Amino acid sequence: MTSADTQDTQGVTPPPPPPAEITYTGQYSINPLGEVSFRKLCGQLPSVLRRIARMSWDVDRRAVVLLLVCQLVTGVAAAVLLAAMAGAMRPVLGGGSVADRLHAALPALLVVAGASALTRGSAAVSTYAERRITPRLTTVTDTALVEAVCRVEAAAYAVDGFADRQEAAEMGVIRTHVMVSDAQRFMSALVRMVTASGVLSVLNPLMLPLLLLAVLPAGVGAVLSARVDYEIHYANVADRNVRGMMRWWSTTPKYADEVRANGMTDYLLYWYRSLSERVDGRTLTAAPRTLRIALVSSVVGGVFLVATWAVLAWLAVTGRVALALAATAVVAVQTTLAALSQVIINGAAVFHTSLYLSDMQAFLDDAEARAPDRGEFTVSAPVEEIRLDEVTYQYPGKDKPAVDRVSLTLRRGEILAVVGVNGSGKSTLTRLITGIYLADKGRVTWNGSDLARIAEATVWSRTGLVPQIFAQWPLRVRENVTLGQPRTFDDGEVWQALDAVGMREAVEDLPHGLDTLLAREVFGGAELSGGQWQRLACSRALYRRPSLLILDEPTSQMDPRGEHAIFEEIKAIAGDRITIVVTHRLENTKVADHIVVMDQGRITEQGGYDELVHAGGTFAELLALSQDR
Ligand SMILES: Nc1ncnc2c1ncn2[C@@H]1O[C@H](COP(=O)(O)OP(=O)(O)OP(=O)(O)O)[C@@H](O)[C@H]1O
Repeated sequence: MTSADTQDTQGVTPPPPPPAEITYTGQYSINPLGEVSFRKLCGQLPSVLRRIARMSWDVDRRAVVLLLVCQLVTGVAAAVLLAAMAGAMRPVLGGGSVADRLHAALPALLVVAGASALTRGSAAVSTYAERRITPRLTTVTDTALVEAVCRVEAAAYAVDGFADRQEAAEMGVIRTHVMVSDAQRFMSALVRMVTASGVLSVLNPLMLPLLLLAVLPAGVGAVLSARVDYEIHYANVADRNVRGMMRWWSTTPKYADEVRANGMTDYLLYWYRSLSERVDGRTLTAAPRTLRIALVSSVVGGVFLVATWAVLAWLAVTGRVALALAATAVVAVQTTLAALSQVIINGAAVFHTSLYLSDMQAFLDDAEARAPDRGEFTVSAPVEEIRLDEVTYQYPGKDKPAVDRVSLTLRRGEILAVVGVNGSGKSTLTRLITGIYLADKGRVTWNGSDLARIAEATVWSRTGLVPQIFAQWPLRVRENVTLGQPRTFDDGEVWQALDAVGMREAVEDLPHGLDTLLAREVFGGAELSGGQWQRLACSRALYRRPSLLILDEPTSQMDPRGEHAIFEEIKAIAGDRITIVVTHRLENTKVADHIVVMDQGRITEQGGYDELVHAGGTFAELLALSQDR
């Protein structure tokens, strides 16, 4: 009896383990805020604004021009409003009857009303312009990120922290939703502030520095709070990344059976909650810090504001400024104060955005640096020979190579079978042959040209791959076969590929035949069985009529009829191409002209089926085990 059985009979089971602590280290785990001074970060504001303007300019020039005109109008309107206000105050606070005073102030009051209307109008037009820019900017940024990830060398995915930095970059995309409106509000508040404070300094030069002192603490506070928020965001990146993945795996209908029939729901929810609590825990530690920052900045700012009002009162009481000017100064102080607060709040938001944009840019730059740059050579058909000379490949962070000094020659018309225990390097070998990965050492050549110097797209236009884990694309049946690269204008070849894997009947039974959307989750969509999906994956590769056909465990989910049909087809079409079959079903290697057995990244045996059966090596041992049931 095992210890698990003992615990079970006594009704005692261990508690579920909490989610793993994710503490990745290395050059990418360093919070950039820890390295850069506060002043330097504030100094970045103009360049961030320039960058936002450039990005906006690229998506909608007219809207950007409209925004700039609105800023100008706002500034001029604010100055006119204050000047007219001063003009109106003189008669209002002067002598005569109320009617006479109002009458005298009327022209100036009309200008005040006009300037206010202009301010409101330009705010409305600004919002319109911003709403023209934001959706397109978000789409452009989002698409750039998706494209960058799709285009990197596949080897980048294995680099430590790549996915975490991608998650951090996603935040940059999210920030583009508010980026333009923050920048626009910041700019318009800045313009209003400059004009109002200009008027104020004309009225009395003492007022401005006092006012600045009143608002500056709030500014410092807002930027410090943004810094704390970013620190927390940074600390949570890895947990959020894993939580996002788990959310998808737990809720996608594809794994619903596994989750339910294995009683995983409670554990997954517990796991999800634990991870969320961990994220929340970090976020909550920030609350007292931000409270302290807010309290201190409010108290200091409040003291200076009281001083400002006191100075204004003193100036008016001692007759140093006329009452009319003092009244205008009250309005100017209010306007400047409101504009300054907006400058600070939106400046902090822009600053906050700049942190996420930097992450996004850093990721995009990194992805660009990792994009393939293999040269301009092309491969012409037919591919007569693929050669591997002492090829070695080691995954980042691994201490030994997955493929170790492998030499092999593949010729057109031949079928090669690759067998070996789990983790022996079979799939990695196929990735090296197709050029998905480039060899660390040694060379892979197609018709004598080194893969490292051939433009990858020309290679991949001649390959067809059925991977072990293949995608079940939420596309129509037709596109699931053609993968969006139709060979002809009609469906003749699509049906041919479906016939080859015995799928005609199943597709004809679908509600819309080739037009049926293969996504059960979508209204009107349909779902295939596991084996049918695998047949479809094989039909894709066959449809491409590739020079190199690679099938990695192509029939693991198929019934014997399907498996038989596929191997018959492989034999029938083998003459025109190089075919590689990776399989654990050793019986299937009978179709191969040549078999290689891999172990720990090396080829340990090779030859024909009969030769290997009688060689008494790993192949014979694995075959005997597969028959010993
Ligand atoms: N993306 C990856 N990142 C890091 N290591 C990897 C990656 N893919 C495979 N490996 C490692 O490389 C080695 C060879 O893996 P590979 O998938 O090539 O084996 P395989 O022979 O195809 O195994 P199987 O029969 O289980 O499919 C294994 O040790 C595996 O852990």
